[in-house]
Amino acid sequence: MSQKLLLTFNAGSSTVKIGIFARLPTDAKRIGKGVIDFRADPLTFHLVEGPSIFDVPLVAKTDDLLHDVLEEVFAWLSQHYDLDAVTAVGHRVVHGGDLFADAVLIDEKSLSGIESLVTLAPLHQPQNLRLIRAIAELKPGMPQTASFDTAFHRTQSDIVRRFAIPRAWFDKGVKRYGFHGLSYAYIAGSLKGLEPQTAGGRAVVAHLGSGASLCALEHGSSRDTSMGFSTIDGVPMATRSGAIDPGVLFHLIEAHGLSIGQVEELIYKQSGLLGLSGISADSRVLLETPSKEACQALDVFTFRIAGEVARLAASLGGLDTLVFTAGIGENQPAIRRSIVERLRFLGLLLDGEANDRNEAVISREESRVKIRVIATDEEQVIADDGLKLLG
Ligand SMILES: Nc1ncnc2c1ncn2[C@@H]1O[C@H](COP(=O)(O)OP(=O)(O)O)[C@@H](O)[C@H]1O
Ligand SMILES: CC(=O)OP(=O)(O)O
Ligand SMILES: [Mg+2]
Repeated sequence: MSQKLLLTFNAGSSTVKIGIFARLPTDAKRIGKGVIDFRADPLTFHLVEGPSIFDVPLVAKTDDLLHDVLEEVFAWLSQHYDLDAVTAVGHRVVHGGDLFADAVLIDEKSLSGIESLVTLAPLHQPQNLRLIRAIAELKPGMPQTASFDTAFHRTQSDIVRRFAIPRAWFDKGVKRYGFHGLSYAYIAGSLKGLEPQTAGGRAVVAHLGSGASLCALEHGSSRDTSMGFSTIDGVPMATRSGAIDPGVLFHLIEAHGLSIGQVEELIYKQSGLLGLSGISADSRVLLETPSKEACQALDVFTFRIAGEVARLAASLGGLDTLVFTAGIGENQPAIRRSIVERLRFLGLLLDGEANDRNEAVISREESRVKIRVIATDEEQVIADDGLKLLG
């Protein structure tokens, strides 16, 4: 009999990352991965098997039903894995609000809870729900679990979570939740493995992907983060503005006649690196484009990130470790360098060569703060949660 498998789905703003795990008696071991890239034209599935990457252009179109896209992806996956051996599917769900403090088994009740939070994460939550429903259609009766981005941040204090608006709104759920929690949970676990006594002490983790946020960890627990109520807050991202004076939004609506929908589109999809450069949302393209606008977009990005590291260091009362992770954090030395150089006043000293080689430690011996690069694995956290729930 072939070994039992567990599939994970991590739907981000521009990709769906699929993890294939062997379901062992005590843990889940990754055996493969794939990425559905919704930015590519034609829609593309990257299947990664060890060092090999297969780029598969899909017949399905970006706007087709996810059911059809998945059916095609499953057909490709089944050439490499025995999909009949899949016994559970785990999902990343971005918003758990105050409803979900931990991962859950998906049933009618948890599904309607997830649905009730759609307006809080319009770029992510609908896609998470579509995936859960598509799997239920394609694999009827398959146990599914949900792991929430927000859950990891529930260790934050009220001081950190409150906006300075009338108190009643906090009780109605208008508060800072924080996101990318599966990534931070994974990094906190890695730091515990690397430094068992302190787990990195007072650490700031910079998760820099298409969506980007930073998290302040104290011995592995979340104390503060840059993303608050929604996935717009904090630092600029690929297409999102990051924190913006709310007066700008009133002005766009009142003086320029933009509808709420148009403002939403502007802030979520036309801003960030894309809006600043007018060229691309992908930092790789901007680093290779010799134009003033591309350069300025990256400068705004690194300036705002460095500022957020300093704010989070203040939140922690000091800084022992800075961790870079996610697509940009793991792979782009030039961006890391630009951020760290802005933080020299806090005693951060970069080892330029280690940084250029994407090494695990990129600070100099005499740096007051240890600077690490750690590859995150949100899918492993989803798989571990799934195993815990399903036994
Ligand atoms: N191998 C790589 N080399 C350089 N940059 C990369 C690489 N992989 C990803 N990136 C950068 O990271 C971004 C995506 O990061 P990722 O963590 O995958 O984001 P998301 O999960 O939000 O889709 C890309 O837009 C690109 O700028
Ligand atoms: C919360 C969020 O922004 O997620 P992603 O980076 O995957 O888009
Ligand atoms: Mg992501």
